[in-house]
Amino acid sequence: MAKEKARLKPKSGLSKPALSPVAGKGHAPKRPSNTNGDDTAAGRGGSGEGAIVPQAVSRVTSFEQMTLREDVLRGLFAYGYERPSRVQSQALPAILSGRDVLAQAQSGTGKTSMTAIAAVQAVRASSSELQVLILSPTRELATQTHDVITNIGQFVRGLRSQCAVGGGSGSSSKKGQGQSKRSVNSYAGVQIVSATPGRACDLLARGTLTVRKVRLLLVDEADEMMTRGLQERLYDIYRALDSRSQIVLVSATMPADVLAMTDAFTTEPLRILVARDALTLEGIRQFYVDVGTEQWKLDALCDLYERITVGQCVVFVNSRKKCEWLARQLQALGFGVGVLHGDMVQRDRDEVMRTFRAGASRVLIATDVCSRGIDVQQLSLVLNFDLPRDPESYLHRIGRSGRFGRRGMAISLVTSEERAQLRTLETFFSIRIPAMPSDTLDVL
Ligand SMILES: Nc1ncnc2c1ncn2[C@@H]1O[C@H](COP(=O)(O)OP(=O)(O)OP(=O)(O)O)[C@@H](O)[C@H]1O
Repeated sequence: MAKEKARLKPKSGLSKPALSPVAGKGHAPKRPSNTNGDDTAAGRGGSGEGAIVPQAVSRVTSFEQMTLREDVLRGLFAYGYERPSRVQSQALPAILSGRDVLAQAQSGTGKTSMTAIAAVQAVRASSSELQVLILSPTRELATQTHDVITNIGQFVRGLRSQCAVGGGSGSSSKKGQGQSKRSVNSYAGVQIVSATPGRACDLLARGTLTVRKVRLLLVDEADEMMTRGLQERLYDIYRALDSRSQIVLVSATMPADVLAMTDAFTTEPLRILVARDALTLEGIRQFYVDVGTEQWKLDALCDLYERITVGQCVVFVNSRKKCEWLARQLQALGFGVGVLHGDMVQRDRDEVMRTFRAGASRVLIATDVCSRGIDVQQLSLVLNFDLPRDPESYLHRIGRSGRFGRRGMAISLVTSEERAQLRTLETFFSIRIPAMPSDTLDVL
């Protein structure tokens, strides 16, 4: 297996990556991880099945027992983190020891925060080189991670962290380009960068960002980053790294095909995986409302909207067009809503997130740009106006509520035709999603 991988590895670090799990990093191939059970935590191969034999992973149950610096510990405690969550207690010691790690855990259990802790700890304040790169699939998540780093690193003297996300209505817009130029020199002396892959590649190509001294690459929402349009960019960044740099991949979902790909990025990683039927959180109650046909969804939503009295809510739709349409309908009916989708200019996206996080707006209509990683603690209700296209997205969407042990609720509006899709979700996660009882919202 190792031989075959070496043979398939592109010869030079500069050659184009193969879009398969065979590309090597820098000038050295990654050794395949041990998939016969060593180091593997509970699970049946992540969201996939079968491949991984369950085995216990040791846990360090207090931050003080980890090899964290005093200034990092102070930051953690000041930020309100008293003890590590389960995934933190399993994965963080390995990350701190310099080992590659693949960590899967339920949504809202502290994975992103763990990457922030690891990033702050990894920095040598005496060096002004870029040492840690964190990649996230959306600008909002990259920004959020940067904010957590700033908080946790508040006592680390000389720490310089920066967020690198595209601007304007897309990377090709004039506005976006203008913003890029303005920020050209702002990465000098920065030790941690939290970026989207597109922006990171752009900065690398311009020579604004140099990653040769990066010792730690943290990839949040790793499965998303290894699929769709992001995969190639991730490879490009990865291949620019020094071959000795440490790689950490985290996500709540890890489909089997993506799990197989992680071998190309990691060397004998500690793999912490969760079986599919253990991925949904008990604290998030899930229901569906049978609306019959699509045209009744709006009425059903208005009815729910009037009854939501506590907390905040995200309404997910499947397209940008539908997002705008739904917001217009609700606004015309006098309901105040925020809107978030990927076609909006960055300034508007920032403003929408800012007001939503501050609690100034209670209902957000969003596409899946908001489904992963976004952490708003008062968000207690997720509404699927459209059912998501894949089971992983369902899990990420509902995980916007019920953060870190809080209670949450997820309600899906389904037409008669969509009932089969709902059943597929139930089978996939081994759960039952019952019809919503009439008094449900009162308990939110
Ligand atoms: N050890 C801790 N103690 C207290 N709160 C924590 C701790 N770790 C994380 N949190 C908080 O829990 C919430 C969820 O954390 P985080 O966003 O890191 O979860 P996640 O697993 O990355 O979620 P997702 O799967 O949605 O990306 C955040 O508000 C975070 O500040």
